[in-house]
Amino acid sequence: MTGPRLAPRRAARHTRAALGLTWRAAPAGTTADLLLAVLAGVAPVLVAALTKLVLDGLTRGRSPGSLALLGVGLAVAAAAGVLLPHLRAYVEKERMRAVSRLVRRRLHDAVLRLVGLVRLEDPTFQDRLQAAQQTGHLGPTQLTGNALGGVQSLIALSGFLGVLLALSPVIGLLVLAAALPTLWLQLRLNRARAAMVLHLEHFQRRDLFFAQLLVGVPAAKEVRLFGLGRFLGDRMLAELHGMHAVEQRLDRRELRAQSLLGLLGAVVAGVGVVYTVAAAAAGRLTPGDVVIYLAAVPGVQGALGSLVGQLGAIHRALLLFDHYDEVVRAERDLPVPAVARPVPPLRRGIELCDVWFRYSPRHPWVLRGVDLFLPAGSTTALVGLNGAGKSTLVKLLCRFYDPERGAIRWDGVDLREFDPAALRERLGAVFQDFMPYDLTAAENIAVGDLAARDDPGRLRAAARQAGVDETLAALPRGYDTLLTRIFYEGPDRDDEQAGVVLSGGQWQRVALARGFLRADRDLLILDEPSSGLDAEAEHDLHTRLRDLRRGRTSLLISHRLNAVRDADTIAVLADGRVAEYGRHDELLAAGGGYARLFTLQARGYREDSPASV
Ligand SMILES: Nc1ncnc2c1ncn2[C@@H]1O[C@H](COP(=O)(O)OP(=O)(O)OP(=O)(O)O)[C@@H](O)[C@H]1O
Repeated sequence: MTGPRLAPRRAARHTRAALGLTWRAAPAGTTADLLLAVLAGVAPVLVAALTKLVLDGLTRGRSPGSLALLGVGLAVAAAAGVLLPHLRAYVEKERMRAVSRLVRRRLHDAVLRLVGLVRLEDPTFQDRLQAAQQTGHLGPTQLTGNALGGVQSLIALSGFLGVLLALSPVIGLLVLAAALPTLWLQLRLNRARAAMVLHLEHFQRRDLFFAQLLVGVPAAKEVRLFGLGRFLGDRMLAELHGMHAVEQRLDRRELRAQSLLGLLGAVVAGVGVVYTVAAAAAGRLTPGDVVIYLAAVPGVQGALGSLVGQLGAIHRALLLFDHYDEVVRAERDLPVPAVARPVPPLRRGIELCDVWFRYSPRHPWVLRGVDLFLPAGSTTALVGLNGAGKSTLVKLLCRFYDPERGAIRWDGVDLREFDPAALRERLGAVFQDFMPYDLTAAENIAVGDLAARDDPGRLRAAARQAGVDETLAALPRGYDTLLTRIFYEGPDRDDEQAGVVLSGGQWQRVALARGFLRADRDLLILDEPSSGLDAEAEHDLHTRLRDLRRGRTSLLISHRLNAVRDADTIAVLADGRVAEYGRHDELLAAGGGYARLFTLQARGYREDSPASV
């Protein structure tokens, strides 16, 4: 694994951005850390220098007063040397927390800027996003931490190197030269480590996926009933093995290289020791010189090693920062006009003109020239077989994607001319794959319109319309009951009643209540709103929806053709196009696909003929 390279200009940009982030997140902590780093760099050199002075003072008979002063200085410098790393570690952790909050917020803002779904469904982008989430804060923190550590090492290095060069320029230069291969190797290893992060991300995401299936509630029933435990566990372990194999290869490479370099350092140090002791024996050096020499060789090697490590870590931090940078700089996935047109209230209707769509060039066409008009103030029903593209059409209406060819027009204006957020403000929707949130019942309805969050009256009215008010009011804590058994809130840890699990149909009604909160919007989209409801509830719901839809623009999708028969118009989607269009009785009379499906379903309800669908 050779690893990615970072062009100098890009590295410089990342450095500025990462340092800027750190400064904005923790200005006081960063200043304090800089001061501490300088002190921490000076302390060991001071200890060595004072030790030499004390020793030489002792052998040369300096006054007890000045020796005592040197002793106090030595004690203070040594104490500082012990305390400063702990202080720095604390300041660094504080800074890391502040940076990670800021980075998380910026990543979150960047993801929210992706107004569509295209990029979120791209596995490569997901890998980057996960890597950015996990390591985004490490870039700035490590960069700053190592830069400050570098300052500390540089001060210590200059001090010790000055001493060494003064005593023996040859040994000084030898020690310095021995560090060069370490620097080169460290940079190579760092590149490989950074490449590994992205490489591992894919393994990690899949590992997490299998682990969650194994321990999570959503898949628990199927895992147990179908006996999937061993199968999923093996898949999870295979991912883990893959991940560990990659890590192990790099660790072994690192072990070989570090051992060789360690040996080289020891040989250089050994030569230095022999030389100094011989020189002292010959009277060319004092005992103090020997002591400072013995401190300086490991001091230089240690400081050089740290410096090299810090440079490497800075390099790695910059490479890691690349993931964060890519995500926060990601272009919008859908074009948003610089000056968007305001979205007017719908007067005439929404027109799909020759709409072609596929999820990506690698995917087949889903829609192949759909022409459809959704007149304002009336209900259009959309029916079709599984996979016909009904939900896809809904996603295009919400502008989660743009058509590849053709256009969707809102009172004649192409949806692409609007700000997607402004467009969505005018839409209400109940999705087929709605989201059950692990939040309270009230919050689960309020997500439909957060403005209603503090308005229990509106929430209850919506729940009443969806036929779920009584159920929610009867929960242990009424609307404040958590609709989950996975989380608890603070004091609820031991309360068995803290969270509840709703039935599928009850959840469906909660999702409907969200939709009812937005019932006053210009277009109401109902994608299979009654799936999961019992027959009585379904009948009741469709009666309510009929009343609600009256005079409003709505798009109703349902496989239960009895529920769509009274829509103002019905469009049948087949082979990526609108194959049939008209009122229920017109379509029945035409004797096409709709008539066939309706007859099949109707037969299913008659006792004398068994259902075939
Ligand atoms: N995010 C996606 N990426 C790639 N293909 C997708 C995606 N979503 C749906 N598809 C494909 O698009 C086609 C149409 O799916 P869609 O969900 O629109 O059908 P539908 O008519 O709503 O079906 P159903 O009645 O089963 O709900 C299917 O072949 C499906 O596999």
